[in-house]
Amino acid sequence: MIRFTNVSKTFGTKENVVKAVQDVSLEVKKGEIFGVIGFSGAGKSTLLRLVNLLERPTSGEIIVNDKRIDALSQKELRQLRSRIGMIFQSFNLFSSRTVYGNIAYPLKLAGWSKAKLDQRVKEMLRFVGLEDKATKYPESLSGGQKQRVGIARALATSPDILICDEATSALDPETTEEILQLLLKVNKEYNITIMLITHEMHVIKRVCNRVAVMEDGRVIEEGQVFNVFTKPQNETTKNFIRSVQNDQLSSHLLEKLQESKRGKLYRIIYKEGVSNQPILSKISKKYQVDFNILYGNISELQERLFGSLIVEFIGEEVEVSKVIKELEKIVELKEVHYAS
Ligand SMILES: Nc1ncnc2c1ncn2[C@@H]1O[C@H](COP(=O)(O)OP(=O)(O)OP(=O)(O)O)[C@@H](O)[C@H]1O
Repeated sequence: MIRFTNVSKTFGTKENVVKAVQDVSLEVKKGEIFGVIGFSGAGKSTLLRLVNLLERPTSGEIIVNDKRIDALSQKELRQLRSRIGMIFQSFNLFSSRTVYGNIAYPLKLAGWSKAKLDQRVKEMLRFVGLEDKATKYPESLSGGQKQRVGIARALATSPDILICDEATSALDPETTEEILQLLLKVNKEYNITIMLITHEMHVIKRVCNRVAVMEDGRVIEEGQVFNVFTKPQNETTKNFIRSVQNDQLSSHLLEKLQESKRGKLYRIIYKEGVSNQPILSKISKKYQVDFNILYGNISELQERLFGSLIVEFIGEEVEVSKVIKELEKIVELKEVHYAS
């Protein structure tokens, strides 16, 4: 659906070159929600803007809907752009037009008849839950409502692809969740392929099927969200994941546990399919070892359970070693050290 092959984009002059995107190859498949995450300046916006040729690549090839886009004529490019909806962090609504007028705008440009246009705008208003706001102007709407209008406008011409430039970054957590749910609905009900960029890992975790991590213009890691979360390869990726897991014990608690000298600490990382089994209580009955659960974070990711526990193992060293051997057969185990 969207394929980048060795794509680079540089800005600036010979003396002052900015390599915004460097040798990126990736594919966004039809029907998926693909996320690109990276810190500010990583090149995400530039990458996204290459999809609809708001930026032209310096080198490499970009295929969208089976067509090499930089070779398109102006007319073909206009047609292609009508197949790609775009939403923005700052909404980019026309302040002088009503909600209805904003959504109708791309349909007017495309020459829709008044009756067909009216029907489509009303359908879009219903889809995003803003039927009662048709005559309002953007200034009277909340951030979440403005983004709903942005989504309705982007979808009005029935595109195949929706590209989202930090669409939830200006919103509070609750409104972010509402907009993410709406994006899931867009993907499911209209079967629209979504490519989004964000600097927030919880956005990736909540809606994406696959993710690419960008740094200094390059894709440094890419894969199924579940795999990237459970086996991150790169330090930057690990940092992003930590930002949503928040699974470190405080140094104060570590000190207290060290003082008590009761046992050893382990992080138990659940593998797929074992999280709902009473592993610890079964093992505790079999061996003379007690478990003190200090932290637990098991959540759902792409319909699979994922997460970890931090557990203090209390018992004789011989028994604890037996427990470790047995546990290692079913979960991943990492010792947590007291000194931080
Ligand atoms: N039109 C431009 N002219 C010159 N440099 C640019 C231009 N657009 C982007 N850049 C530079 O390219 C690099 C990548 O920018 P880009 O906006 O793609 O990153 P980003 O990951 O989206 O960051 P942010 O989230 O802060 O927008 C940055 O160094 C930026 O300053």
